Amino acid sequence: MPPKGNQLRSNSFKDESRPRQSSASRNERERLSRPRLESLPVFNLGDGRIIKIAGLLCLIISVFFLIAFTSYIFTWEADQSYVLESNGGWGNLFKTQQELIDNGVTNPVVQNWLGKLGALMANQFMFEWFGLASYFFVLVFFVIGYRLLFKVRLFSVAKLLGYSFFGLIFSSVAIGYIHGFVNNYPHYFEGEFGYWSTRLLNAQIGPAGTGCVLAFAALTVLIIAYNIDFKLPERPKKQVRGSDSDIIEPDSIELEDEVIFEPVEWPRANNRSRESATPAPLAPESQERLKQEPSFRPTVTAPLTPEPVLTHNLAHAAAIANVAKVADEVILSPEISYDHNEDESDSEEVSNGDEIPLTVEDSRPQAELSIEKEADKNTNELVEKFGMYDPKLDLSSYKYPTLDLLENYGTNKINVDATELEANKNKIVETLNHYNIEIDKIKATIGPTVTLYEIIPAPGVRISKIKNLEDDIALSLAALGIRIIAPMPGKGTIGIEVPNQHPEMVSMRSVLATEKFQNTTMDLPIALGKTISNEVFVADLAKMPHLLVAGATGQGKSVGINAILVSLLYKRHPSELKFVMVDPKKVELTLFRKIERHFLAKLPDEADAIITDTKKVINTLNSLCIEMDQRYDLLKDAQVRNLKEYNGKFVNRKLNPENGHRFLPFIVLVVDEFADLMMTAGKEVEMPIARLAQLARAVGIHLVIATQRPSVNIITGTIKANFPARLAFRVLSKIDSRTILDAGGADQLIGRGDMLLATGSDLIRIQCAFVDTPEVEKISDHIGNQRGYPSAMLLPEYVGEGEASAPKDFDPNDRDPMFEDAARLIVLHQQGSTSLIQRKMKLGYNRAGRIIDQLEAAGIVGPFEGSKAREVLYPDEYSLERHLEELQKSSGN
Ligand SMILES: Nc1ncnc2c1ncn2[C@@H]1O[C@H](COP(=O)(O)OP(=O)(O)OP(=O)(O)O)[C@@H](O)[C@H]1O
Repeated sequence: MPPKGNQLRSNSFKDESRPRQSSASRNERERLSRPRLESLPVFNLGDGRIIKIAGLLCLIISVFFLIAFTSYIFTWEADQSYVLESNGGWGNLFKTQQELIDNGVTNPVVQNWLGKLGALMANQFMFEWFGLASYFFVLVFFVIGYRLLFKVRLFSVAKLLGYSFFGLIFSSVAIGYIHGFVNNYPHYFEGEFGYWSTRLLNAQIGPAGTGCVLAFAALTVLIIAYNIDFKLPERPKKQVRGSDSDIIEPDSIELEDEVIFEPVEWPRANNRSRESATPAPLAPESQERLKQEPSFRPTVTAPLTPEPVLTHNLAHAAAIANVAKVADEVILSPEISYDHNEDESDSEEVSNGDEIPLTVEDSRPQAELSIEKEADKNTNELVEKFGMYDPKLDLSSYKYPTLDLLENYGTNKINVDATELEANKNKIVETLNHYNIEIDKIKATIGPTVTLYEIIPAPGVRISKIKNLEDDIALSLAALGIRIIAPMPGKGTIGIEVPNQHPEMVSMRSVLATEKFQNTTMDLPIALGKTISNEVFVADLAKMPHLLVAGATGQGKSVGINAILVSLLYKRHPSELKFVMVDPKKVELTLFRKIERHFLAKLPDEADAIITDTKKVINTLNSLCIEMDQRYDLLKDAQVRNLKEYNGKFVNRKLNPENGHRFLPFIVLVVDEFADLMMTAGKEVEMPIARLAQLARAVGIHLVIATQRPSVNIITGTIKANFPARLAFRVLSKIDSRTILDAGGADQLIGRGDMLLATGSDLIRIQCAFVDTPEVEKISDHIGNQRGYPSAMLLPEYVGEGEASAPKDFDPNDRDPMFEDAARLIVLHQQGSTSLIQRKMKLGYNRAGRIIDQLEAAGIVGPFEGSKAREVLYPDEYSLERHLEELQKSSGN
């Protein structure tokens, strides 16, 4: 017999008696035998083609039967003489007309729509076998064919076969039984099978007995299939109240008892029924779907009813919770595990069962969807009419700074030669050997300023022993700035960072020119420099979300801040980003003065956008807190959680500017010398900074705070707790390093832009990108020389405690036309807020602000109270009207 398919590779073909061959010769033999195997026509059932052909065949058979059987009903009499067994039967299929006539066939031209084969086939099935019940074959072939061809399961095949078999026998016998009472219908109704079976049964148990047997069979199948209920006529029963005050129909309570008798086939259905508590009228389509599973009905009715879905009442919530609970239990129920052992019919029950909670899930969002659609319609119309809101449109001709404004320092090549590496390696190994520490392996990674030597110590060496040798290794290498990382996080090694003899300067240009920065999708990308493995390091300030920078004087802090600012200027449009700059040293950030009308934000009556005066810093910080609160109000009103979602909605014109909504740019507060502020203003500065650091992240306000003196009275616990991202340049003591990073290391840096970035648990050593003052100047000029906004972005007004007492001068003749209406509105709502005037009277922020100032001057509202609404000084409209009359009179005079 020729070998077939996979059998060739099976072990049975191995000749165990023969000595084992070497694997090489075995491979050779397999190689030689392979082409022969592949040339065999292997029909793999899993391939899918055979299945499709089989499916198609089944469908065709089904259609063939349908046409042949149906035709037979109309043509059986005409074809009778052709198909009769006595006239030749199936043997007539290939006979000529003459032969047929010779055989006694009176009508040799067959009338069946499917010709001779159709006539013979239909006669066989309907007359000789099962009569009209033969249509079950049509159904079976159709379902199987459909499933194989389209891979869609109409019914469970196993169930279908079972029920069809029963239907075939039962229908045939039942029709035969009826034939006993009604004589005038043809024999093909019940077929030979039905006819003889009935006669046999009648002879044994009489017609009444046969009727009982048939009734028993029918009811048995109905119970198996649908678990039908047998109920006596109901007595009127009282309604019972459920625990969650939902009305429970008595039926559902009875059902708890019923389920005990349910077949094991639907264990999950039983669970459901027991949990059911909130029946309600059933939606027609649901009824249709659930007809096959009457026992499920009480559970699913409540959530499927459309009405509670829309009203979202308590009962509905309880119903949903119930169903969710049931669904969970069903999934978790250990009872269902036996399903796997059964045929697919069970799994279908499972899937049917799952449909029910799914329907509930579907119905909930539907209600929301319709609301959304309504809102969407308006928005879509707006978007169609005006297009999406483009925040950049005001400065559409704005040109981003180009890379050629930056210098290319250094060679961008690393100057560490093999001898330096070898020498350092030998010194490390020698030093460690000197202290009896053996090394398995050593590996060097060369960075721009330092080279990392990673050591794998021999088994049994204590890590603390190596860590303690830090100074000794530094001494033997005769180098400053050695840092030992034991163990390296995420690696099973110990790292020793050794400064390079010729450190490479990392120019800002080389960092910004990389794909990593150019193609970044970060909101606020800051290119800090290069890591120890010479990779460009780009972080997202929006995710940090605030940055604390510390370092002793002259270690590269100002350059670092410039690098951060320059990165942001290269990536963001003036409409997307605003800086609030605080520079107590007065010289560090002055270069950015030129970009005031593009990128800076300031207090309304400030002349200079870069704040140098401590008093003004306090006002600015408090003003930022007000801006933050206002932004939160806007976010709340827009029902979004962060700035990105808010701006997304605004751009899609889902938020109405007339209701005070506006595009919100990111705001980055940069403080260059925080220690100075803390020394002069202390708590007054610390509190708003801490508030901003705690809350401002979601509304797009981020802080970059730098200090020379990282002592605990400057970087207090409150501040530290809210700045997870900290950047340390070289500091002078270990204590300072601990204050800023919560770990040592910053004291061992080598300065000149060598820094450690702590982001939560990670500590990354980075060589800061260098950007010199002339470059910053060029960038500022490039931006400043372009068309900008009329002024810097104006922050909300904040009046300090001392300044608040004196009311502003108010010219009664220069009142806003809406002044009186605004006064009435404020008194009616008893809420002195600018945003109320803005929203209700549909005014812009500035005009509303002016009106509120006028109201304050007219003594209608109290002074500004930070983020709180102003006090309203008139309790009712009557007293207000009298006051307004007086005002009018006095202005008339
Ligand atoms: N990333 C860098 N690469 C190379 N050299 C740098 C780098 N950063 C700083 N330097 C060098 O260090 C000097 C001092 O840097 P910088 O002015 O930023 O220090 P600082 O910490 O801001 O000092 P201060 O606090 O006194 O203002 C620079 O003039 C420059 O020569």
